[in-house]
Amino acid sequence: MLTIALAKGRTADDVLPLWMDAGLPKPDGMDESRSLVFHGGAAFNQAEGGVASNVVDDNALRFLLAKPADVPTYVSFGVADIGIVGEDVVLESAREVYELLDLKKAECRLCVAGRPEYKNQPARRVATKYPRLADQYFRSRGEAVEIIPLGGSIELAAVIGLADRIFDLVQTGSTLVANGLVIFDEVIQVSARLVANRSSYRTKRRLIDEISARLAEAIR
Ligand SMILES: Nc1ncnc2c1ncn2[C@@H]1O[C@H](COP(=O)(O)OP(=O)(O)OP(=O)(O)O)[C@@H](O)[C@H]1O
Ligand SMILES: O=P(O)(O)OC[C@H]1O[C@H](OP(=O)(O)OP(=O)(O)O)[C@H](O)[C@@H]1O
Repeated sequence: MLTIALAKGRTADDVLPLWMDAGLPKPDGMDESRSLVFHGGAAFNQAEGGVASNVVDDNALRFLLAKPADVPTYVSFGVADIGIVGEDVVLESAREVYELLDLKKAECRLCVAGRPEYKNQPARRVATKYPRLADQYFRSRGEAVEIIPLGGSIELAAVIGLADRIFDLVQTGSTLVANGLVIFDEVIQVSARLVANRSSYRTKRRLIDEISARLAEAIR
């Protein structure tokens, strides 16, 4: 059995079609259920000598539908062998996971933004869901700021003047535009990643490599 921690929400919505394109087994009944653990209908059967065949192997995959920020925790503790989660979450987490593949889905950018009139003012207060990354970013620039951790709707903090900077994801830019905000700097490109627990990657390497190879093929 291989256990996969899948970041629910945008990441799962964007990556599951790729997962299916790759010919990998879909988590049974995920659409209709409030359950959080799902089994894949079939997985690869690893033939002797390491050549994967398509022989059906019921329930060989188990999916855990997790909050994005918790996926690195499940993987690093080894209760999930692999995980699918945004690079933003991997970097913000202090958990140790082994990154295997850029899935090129749920693509966006982590940016510093704010009201245009603050662009040439020194940064003082920064609202974000990424306190660790924001702290690293401003420290690396020698800017002493107060980080204000928030749970979401980060743009609001800039609109109402709680912060003069936000450190948040931008995809289309429409949330910034709708709130009269502009990008000051682009920090990193973000996309969904396939990650693994290091010890699982040693003990279940053939199956994990097969999944990774199929996903890589489907991306092209
Ligand atoms: N606007 C966006 N466009 C594309 N991908 C995004 C966007 N916003 C977030 N993501 C990606 O999706 C992930 C978050 O998905 P989602 O927005 O469904 O969860 P969330 O609501 O932020 O999580 P939580 O429920 O923990 O608050 C992020 O980690 C990032 O990798
Ligand atoms: O550039 P855009 O295409 O407008 O996307 C960016 C928005 O998407 C994310 O928010 P999300 O919808 O996940 O809500 P949240 O702020 O509550 O996390 C992100 O935090 C931005 O607010």
